[in-house]
Amino acid sequence: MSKPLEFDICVIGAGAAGLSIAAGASQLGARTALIEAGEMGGDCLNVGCVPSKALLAAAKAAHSGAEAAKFGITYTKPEVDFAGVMAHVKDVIAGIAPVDSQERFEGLGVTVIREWARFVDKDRVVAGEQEITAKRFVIATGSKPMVPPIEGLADVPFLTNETLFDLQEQPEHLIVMGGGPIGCELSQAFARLGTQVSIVEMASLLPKDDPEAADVVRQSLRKDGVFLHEGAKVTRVSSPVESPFKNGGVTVEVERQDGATEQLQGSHLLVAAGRTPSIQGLDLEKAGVEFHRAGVKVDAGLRTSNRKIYAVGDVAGGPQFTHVASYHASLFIRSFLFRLPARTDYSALPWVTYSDPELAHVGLTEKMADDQGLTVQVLRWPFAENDRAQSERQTAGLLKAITTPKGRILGCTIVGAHAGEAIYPWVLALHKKLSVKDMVGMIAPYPTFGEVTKRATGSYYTPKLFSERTKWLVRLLLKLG
Ligand SMILES: Cc1cc2nc3c(=O)[nH]c(=O)nc-3n(C[C@H](O)[C@H](O)[C@H](O)COP(=O)(O)OP(=O)(O)OC[C@H]3O[C@@H](n4cnc5c(N)ncnc54)[C@H](O)[C@@H]3O)c2cc1C
Ligand SMILES: NC(=O)c1ccc[n+]([C@@H]2O[C@H](COP(=O)([O-])OP(=O)(O)OC[C@H]3O[C@@H](n4cnc5c(N)ncnc54)[C@H](O)[C@@H]3O)[C@@H](O)[C@H]2O)c1
Repeated sequence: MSKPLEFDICVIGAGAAGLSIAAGASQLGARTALIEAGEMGGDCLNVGCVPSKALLAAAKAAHSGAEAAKFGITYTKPEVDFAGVMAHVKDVIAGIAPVDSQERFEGLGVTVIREWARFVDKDRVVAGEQEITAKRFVIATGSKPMVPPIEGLADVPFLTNETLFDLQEQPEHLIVMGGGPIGCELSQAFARLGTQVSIVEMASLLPKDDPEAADVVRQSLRKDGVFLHEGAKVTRVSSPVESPFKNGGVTVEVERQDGATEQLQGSHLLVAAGRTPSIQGLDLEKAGVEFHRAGVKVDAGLRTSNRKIYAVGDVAGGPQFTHVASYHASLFIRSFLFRLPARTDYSALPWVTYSDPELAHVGLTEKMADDQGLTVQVLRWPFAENDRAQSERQTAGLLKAITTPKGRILGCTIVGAHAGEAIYPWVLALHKKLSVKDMVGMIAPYPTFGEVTKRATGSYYTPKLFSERTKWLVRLLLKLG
């Protein structure tokens, strides 16, 4: 073992969370080490957000011919060169990779160590043959696909987000276990590229989102030809004796909520059934760091049970998004480098599922408000009443905002074209604790999809504005001349 290296901050994991901390800390003059056992950039760049959105973009291109028919334009059926699509996905990753690269971080003054890290005691980490001490350690080791203990699953080949983007041959029939954001996004992408897709979801599609909004995504997936098995759980998986698929395929046994069972035959199985924290092999016990099934236990300041060690990003067991990883990084910098108070607050945390149409959310849903016993008002505006949506033939969707009776904004869900962009003013509204009256007076450019915000907030005042009382007042004023 070589002489220990000493740092102010030692970050384990070079994903979205670890990279943001290392970049910020080194530029602020802290001696920073960054340890990464796998690819620089972690899940988001290599097997998560970036490849999934690149695949969705290719799928959108494949689908554009079908969409064009609405405008009186006919394309011949698209030919999908699957290897070409996957080369595009890899090319997008390669285009972004330099920003997350070892060279860039070394250029920023970070000591990058490409080894597996583990704790040896409360103050020391070993990475390969190198011992490291630091004023603070940050666990930013992310998460991995959760593979449920389902009979037969370990004995058949299956895909996860870690292997899917390496496919070179297009699956004939992809069975997707899990109808969360990963399941929905990837199912739509493969369906539009010409694969037959079946989703098996034991609850309902996108169960964390507003059901009315999730239903718009459900209808769109159905239109794309995706077979949906909701309220159906995968209970057994096996290799079929005989199969119509050239790779041998897979048999998936499904149990419905009423107890009925069914067998599905597919060429490939994608497991998208949730995530598990990457804590194996870190020897957290030796560092006195407590953890549970969801991840490393942290307080509101992201400190673990060892006050010198923080946990950030997916491994911290909270919401699992790249923007949360960056938010955690900023809180760590604030807390350790500036000694300022830093507490996680997810009340204005947005998320977007990049299906077509997109589903974007921030704050409370109607159900969350109901569960909290809050009396709320629901403001809604359908995309069908938006002129831009009509012109572009993208009328599926709605905006649904949740306010207090006095108009304070508590949450918003938008499902529809460009919902991920249209949610921005609502994120600001939640962040700044705004009311409907703060938003309603703004002039919205016409015709934009974003006008749904203006119309929904306007609807809060409609009953008062066109009431008998207001009419009486207007008549009175008119009499004055
Ligand atoms: C298919 C998919 C699509 C997604 N799409 C989106 C999206 O559109 N938008 C969004 O906001 N989020 C999305 N996410 C979630 C997002 O990818 C994660 O929230 C984010 O990557 C978490 O970042 P992280 O830094 O916490 O962890 P990771 O990115 O997982 O990075 C952790 C790193 O730590 C390394 N590591 C682990 N253990 C050790 C060790 N002992 N020693 C050294 N290194 C170690 C790993 O190799 C890894 O590189 C998606 C996820 C998936 C799977
Ligand atoms: N656009 C985005 O921001 C985006 C995209 C993809 C992933 N992510 C992140 O990654 C996380 C993980 O995504 P995910 O979709 O894997 O997880 P998830 O936990 O959101 O969804 C998994 C789904 O699998 C179902 N399931 C589990 N076991 C099952 C079984 N045996 N049979 C049938 N269904 C089963 C669950 O009911 C659940 O709905 C997300 O929560 C999100 O934080 C974000």
